[in-house]
Amino acid sequence: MSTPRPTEVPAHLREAVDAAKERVAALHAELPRWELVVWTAGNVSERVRDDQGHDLLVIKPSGVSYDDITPDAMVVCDLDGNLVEGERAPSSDTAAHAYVYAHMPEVGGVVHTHSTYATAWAARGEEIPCVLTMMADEFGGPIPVGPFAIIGDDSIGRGIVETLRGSRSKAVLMKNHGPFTIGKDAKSAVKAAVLCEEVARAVHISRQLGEPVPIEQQYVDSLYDRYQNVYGQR
Ligand SMILES: O=C(CO)[C@@H](O)[C@@H](O)COP(=O)(O)O
Repeated sequence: MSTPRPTEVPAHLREAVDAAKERVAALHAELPRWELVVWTAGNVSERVRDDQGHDLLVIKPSGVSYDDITPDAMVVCDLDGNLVEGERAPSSDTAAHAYVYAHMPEVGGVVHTHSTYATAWAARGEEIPCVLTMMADEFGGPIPVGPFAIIGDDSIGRGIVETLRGSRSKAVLMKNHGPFTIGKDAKSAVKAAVLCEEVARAVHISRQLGEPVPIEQQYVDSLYDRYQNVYGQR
């Protein structure tokens, strides 16, 4: 069955889209709060879909200050990046977000930032080694590097998918660009972006005084399993 290409939000998805707009608008405030962005250099999206093949994403409008991002300012696109609802042009990274959703059905949220320490690792094209229990917990191993890709088509999205498909990592450092993170929803993708920057900073600082010590794979696996399946309130 071909995927319907809605020219407007289907009535039965109205409530879900409006709820996603509320969440995604609020989550954009987390980017400056955790010092992951300067100016407007970051974006968050969340997927809204049904069992009839409708598959949409809610994302911020391009270049709009985080102070001005409200639920009503959010835009809705289909997975070809076509604007379905909204007054303004969608984020310039919409094609990347859409490609990830189209090729990774388990992903419900995508975040992109230029957070300083993670971007510094991306500038070297170097993965962040798994030397902290927080990395094992959240990323299940090292944070990998994705290929250099120019914004404007689906090459960034393709690089994200090629790198993360089959990986436990929720973050990828796109070479010479910066981090993209994924999650089951937008909030978990924002969390991954926050923790990605935190471990990028900690490992950077550690390496200034010596060589960080990798964690044995058996412990990476057990830490990841605990954190993903036991940690917190179940
Ligand atoms: O890195 C870039 C542009 O090169 C974008 O991610 C960043 O400027 C955010 O753009 P948007 O405001 O989301 O269009």
